[in-house]
Amino acid sequence: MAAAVTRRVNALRVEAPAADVESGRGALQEAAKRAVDAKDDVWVAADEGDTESTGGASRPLLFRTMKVKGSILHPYRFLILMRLIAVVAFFAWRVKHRNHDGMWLWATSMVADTWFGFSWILNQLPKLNPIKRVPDLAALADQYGSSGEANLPGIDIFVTTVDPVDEPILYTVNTILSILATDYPVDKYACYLSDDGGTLVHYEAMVEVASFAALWVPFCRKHCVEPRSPENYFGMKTQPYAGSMAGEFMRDHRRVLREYDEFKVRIDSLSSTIRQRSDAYNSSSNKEDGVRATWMADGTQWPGTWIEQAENHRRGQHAGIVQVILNHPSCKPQLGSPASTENPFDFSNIDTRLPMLVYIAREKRPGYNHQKKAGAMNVMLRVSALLSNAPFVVNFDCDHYINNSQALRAPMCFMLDPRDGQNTAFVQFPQRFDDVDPTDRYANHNRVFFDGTMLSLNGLQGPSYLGTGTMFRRAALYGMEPPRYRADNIKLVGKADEFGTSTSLVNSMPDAAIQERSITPVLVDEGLGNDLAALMTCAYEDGSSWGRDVGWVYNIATEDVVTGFRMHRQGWRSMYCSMEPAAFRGTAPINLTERLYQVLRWSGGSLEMFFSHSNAPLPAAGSTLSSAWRTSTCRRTRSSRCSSWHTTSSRSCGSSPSSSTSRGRSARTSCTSSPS
Ligand SMILES: O=c1ccn([C@@H]2O[C@H](COP(=O)(O)OP(=O)(O)O[C@H]3O[C@H](CO)[C@@H](O)[C@H](O)[C@H]3O)[C@@H](O)[C@H]2O)c(=O)[nH]1
Ligand SMILES: [Mn+2]
Repeated sequence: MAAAVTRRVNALRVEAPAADVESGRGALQEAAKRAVDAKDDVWVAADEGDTESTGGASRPLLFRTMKVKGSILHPYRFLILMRLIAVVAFFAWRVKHRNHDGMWLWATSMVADTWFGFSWILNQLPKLNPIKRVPDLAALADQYGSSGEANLPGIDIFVTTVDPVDEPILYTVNTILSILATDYPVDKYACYLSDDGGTLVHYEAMVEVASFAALWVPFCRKHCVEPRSPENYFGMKTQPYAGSMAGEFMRDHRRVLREYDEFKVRIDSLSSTIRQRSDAYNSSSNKEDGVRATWMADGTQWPGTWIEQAENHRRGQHAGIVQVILNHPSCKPQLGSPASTENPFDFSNIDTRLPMLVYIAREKRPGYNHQKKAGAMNVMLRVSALLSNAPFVVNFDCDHYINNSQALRAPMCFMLDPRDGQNTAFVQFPQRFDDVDPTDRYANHNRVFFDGTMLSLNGLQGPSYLGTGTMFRRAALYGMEPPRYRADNIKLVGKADEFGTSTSLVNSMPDAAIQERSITPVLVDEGLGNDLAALMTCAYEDGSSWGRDVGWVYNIATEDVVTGFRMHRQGWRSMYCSMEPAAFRGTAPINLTERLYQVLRWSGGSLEMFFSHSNAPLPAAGSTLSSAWRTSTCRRTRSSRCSSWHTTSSRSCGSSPSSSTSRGRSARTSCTSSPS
């Protein structure tokens, strides 16, 4: 097992001095042990044994389940019971003591109190049994470690962005760099950027990213850099060294930092470079029509939005674009070259391959409802099906980067676990944020929600999907039922209409469920180009089930939560996965206006959900939900993400009698340790 653990860490570093391997192995075993025995004052292991027997063969368990210690949980439950009795007694007293002078006042306050009481009960029920699940990365490495981890399943990573100014492009490039450099077999994943603005700036930034990644990624692998988003790495006050080549580190570090600064200057100047280039082309080309195009570096017109608005190239009016910036790598490691006069970096023992990187801007036409992020995600789901078709899909907003390079392995522990792995539709990570002021005055960290409510739901059918930092099973996104409820493997006969007119897409679906499939390099020839273009058109989804029973759900502000509900309704389960250091980190609104707008959008979406057919507790919502999950979800349809918001702006989005008492606690602790 120890060998496998070390192999995992050194997977990308082909050779390392024996002494370093030994010390690295020790540290890793220690870390793995800590993760597995993550006992503290609050949590105790709930499962026994290391293996699960299925069909005569025994397979190792890939995660550990922890529950709250009885000595904490029982008094907590008793307290809830006491409070329940007090609340009921209070109601009885109110009913008996009517205020006859002001009946309407009495009635109004009764209605309000009933609502709050109901909401409090819904809030408490799931919290009676919080569950934490700890991924066992060492066990995963043991099982999938041999033969160069070739057996780990493929992952398609989707990043969405819209505007290079509102969503600063520096964040987006760092997100992409953190993905390209992450520690997952490089021929087993692909990264897609969806640019809803269709601007040349984003495309050229990705070309710059691909060229800087040729340096950044081997550097990260050589020196085990964490985190692998350069802005955050270089921004750290101290950078503890975890690699085994300390002698070369300082020199490499200095050089990479210099290259990164130059890279940033190039990214910053992209808008003006593109403008200058386009002006030069526009004035030199003998144009009769007077159209002022936006020109790519290779002298062709950019098919997306133009700097100056022109027919068919306006914002919200352009053809679909797919550009494979880095093609899928071969499955054999390619070692870099030793240091030389032109190249000061010694990458001779380092695998320098980069994963696939694809730029997508879907077609935009006036008069269509493009369905914001959900629409963009659905286009990426279809386009990636023809390019890499990985069985798993990870979703990030452009301002969330991979903070822990093991982050893509952790959800695999849940997806591949012999117990209920195949019925798990998605694994949700908590959202962690940088740059929040130390007092967290706008409750951006949302601790009660991420470290209380989500752990509680984890004890039932699983947490809700929260929009970013989530790994999905592609089959679940296609609206398939979980294996435990579907008789044969994947039924496509007679379902083609649901997925639109593309036969290539429908034909790719059975493959999407095969975890062992390897991804191969693509050649975008005319045939494939036409197929891709068709999948990106605005009209593709007309008359199909996209946005309802297939893909991300439309017409609701909180498309993410509803998309998760649909899967739970079908009987899928989900898992909550938090790890240290945090798997992903992002940016949160740091001023009040933006934060209020965000909370308003979520609360609006939640109310909309409460009154829609997506409300899980309603009978229409299907029969595969556990009743406790229904109840808890019912509460969340009213206040999906606002629980910690109670603590600062009391009752702004659905509150409970306990909100005033939870205030002190949420401010003080991270709450993982105590059900609030
Ligand atoms: O037309 C659009 C609009 C938005 N986005 C992307 O969608 C993401 C989320 O949008 P944002 O406006 O940043 O919303 P937030 O409130 O920050 O996001 C939270 O809330 C959303 C609604 O519930 C979820 O979709 C997000 O994943 C979740 O992080 C960003 O990456 C955007 O680039 C698009 O791709 N196309
Ligand atoms: Mn955002």
